[in-house]
Amino acid sequence: MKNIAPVITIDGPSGSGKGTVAGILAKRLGWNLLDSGALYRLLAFAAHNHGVDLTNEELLKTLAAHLDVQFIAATEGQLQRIILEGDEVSDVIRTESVGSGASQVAALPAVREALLQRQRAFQEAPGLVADGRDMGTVVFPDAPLKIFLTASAEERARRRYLQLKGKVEGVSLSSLLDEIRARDERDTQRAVAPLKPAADAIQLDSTELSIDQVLERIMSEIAIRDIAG
Ligand SMILES: Nc1ncnc2c1ncn2[C@@H]1O[C@H](COP(=O)(O)OP(=O)(O)OP(=O)(O)O)[C@@H](O)[C@H]1O
Ligand SMILES: Nc1ccn([C@H]2C[C@H](O)[C@@H](COP(=O)(O)O)O2)c(=O)n1
Repeated sequence: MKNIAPVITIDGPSGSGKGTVAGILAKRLGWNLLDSGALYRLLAFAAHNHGVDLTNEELLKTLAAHLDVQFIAATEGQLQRIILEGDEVSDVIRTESVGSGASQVAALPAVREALLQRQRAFQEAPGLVADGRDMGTVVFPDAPLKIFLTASAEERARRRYLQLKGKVEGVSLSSLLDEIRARDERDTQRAVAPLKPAADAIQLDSTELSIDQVLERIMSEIAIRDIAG
């Protein structure tokens, strides 16, 4: 039987606010949440732990197919938790170095193929909010609402700086801007499933918008399409 649970996709570059907006939206609608970037981060992190080189496509493909991961849904007062091979890794996979490793493994076609069905399995009733780079173009091409969320690289680096300042030692705005630009370059220029808006995506530039304003815009698109009951 065809899976008819509706999907809202939110794609965009690092730091544009996808994860924040997707999490709030999923909670507000009572829908499931797919943080697809976390899967690539988990793979890079697991590869590091198992001594697998980030260019070894064959081994990474096998690791991706057998990733022992559990997503524990957010509850009132607690964010979503991610468990890898029995250990909580929700915070450690968020560093920029794991993000950079994720961006490298994500460029390998066999890895993307191995993670495809795992991502599609999140499409369950009553609905799914999915964030990433290729949610609207490759993973859920039939989604009734696709958002492509952007912001200037400077604003995204500023947000990341505010997020990490006081938590991570030695964090600097200029190195974050360099890292964001390098990741943008790799994510948009790769041959397979590059970061780009789907032809039918609504493009939202959040440089001058608050999180609430972004949510308001998306809620009005949901209402126009009448997709959330
Ligand atoms: N519109 C906004 N205005 C100000 N700050 C924002 C806005 N959207 C998100 N932020 C903040 O920017 C930081 C990065 O947001 P978030 O992690 O959601 O980005 P992302 O696109 O999911 O990044 P990544 O792809 O690297 O996971 C967070 O601290 C978040 O609170
Ligand atoms: N659908 C996706 C999601 C993520 N990636 C890659 C590219 C990113 O640089 C990296 C980490 O993602 P983040 O957690 O920062 O959203 O993973 C991808 O290629 N496709």
